[in-house]
Amino acid sequence: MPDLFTPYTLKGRTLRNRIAVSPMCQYLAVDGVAGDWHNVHYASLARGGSGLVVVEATAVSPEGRITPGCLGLWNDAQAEALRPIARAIRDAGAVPGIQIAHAGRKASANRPWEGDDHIAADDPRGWETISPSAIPFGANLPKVPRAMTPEDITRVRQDFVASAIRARDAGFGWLMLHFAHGYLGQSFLSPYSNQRTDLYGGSLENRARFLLETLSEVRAVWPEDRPLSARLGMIEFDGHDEETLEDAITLARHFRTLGLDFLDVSIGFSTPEAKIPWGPAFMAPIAARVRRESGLPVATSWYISKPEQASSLIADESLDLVMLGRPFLENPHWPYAAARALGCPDAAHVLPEPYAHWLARYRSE
Ligand SMILES: NC(=O)C1=CN(Cc2ccccc2)CCC1
Repeated sequence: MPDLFTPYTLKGRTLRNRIAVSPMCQYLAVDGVAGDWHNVHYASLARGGSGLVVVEATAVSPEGRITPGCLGLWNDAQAEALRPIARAIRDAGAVPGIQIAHAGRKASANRPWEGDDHIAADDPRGWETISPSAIPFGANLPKVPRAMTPEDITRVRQDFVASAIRARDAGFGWLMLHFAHGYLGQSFLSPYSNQRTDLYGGSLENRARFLLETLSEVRAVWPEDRPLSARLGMIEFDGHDEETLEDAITLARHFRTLGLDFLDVSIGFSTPEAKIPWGPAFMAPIAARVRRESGLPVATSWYISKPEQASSLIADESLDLVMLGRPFLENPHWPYAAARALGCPDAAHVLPEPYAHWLARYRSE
């Protein structure tokens, strides 16, 4: 059995294989509430045969959305709309995951295909953004955020806890805290965005405080038998990579002592000056180093798309799971195509029985 198709057990959940659907914003919610688009989108992904399907960045508060079209989990109506999605993912044989997030200074933006920039100041669709310091990201996101008060910090941390409780009660079996991609969690960690002089800024310990406090308080409400993970931007590709990575690995070790079960290794995107070395599985060696040095199981994403490439990253113990995004937009049945490419004896049964029964005897190509 190819390594990509070996099961993976973490806490009380067993994934049928090492393939995970990476959270991908759809920007099609109304008032943060999931609708028909999301119902079909997530069920069809789960029916494709993945072990884990992670629902897109879901905001812990209205101002935490990236765009007005983002999902939310700050009220019960939103939680109720997500319940059938978690059930559909589970009924399809995958573990239902969800990423909870706050976009910080990157919030109040237009959809990527509608400008990918901050909503104009006089446009009523937009809102005031908050961040550790009143420092804008720049480039297409120039809006200057309001520096958070200690009360803001406490309130947002409580929002993460409340959203985690709603995700738990809605039936999600895997939680991912969004601490990457220049959003709020990342903004506390990065000196680009955090120049506070209080207990939340300055030293690594202070810049990590919001992330550590949030993790600890979410851990206290997230069930012990369900994996608690975080996506962390561990490198910026800004010329200071070794220092950034060493700090991030120190943080990852601290996450582990606070009860984090799994780490998704990503990029900081804290500065528009970054020079990202885009290329096939370019984050995998970094994730493998984090896995070795933090003792946490890891996943990463970014240009992993070929079955052999994905399976070898599991075989050589670089990764515990592979997170795929755009390959799933190309083909929701990617796991089936991968099983066939890797010569799995019963590739068809990666898919549900109504499909598998006929594909098992089908000689396409
Ligand atoms: N919610 C997220 O984490 C998102 C990540 N993205 C990946 C990405 C980030 C930066 C540059 C390119 C792609 C696109 C938009 C939403």
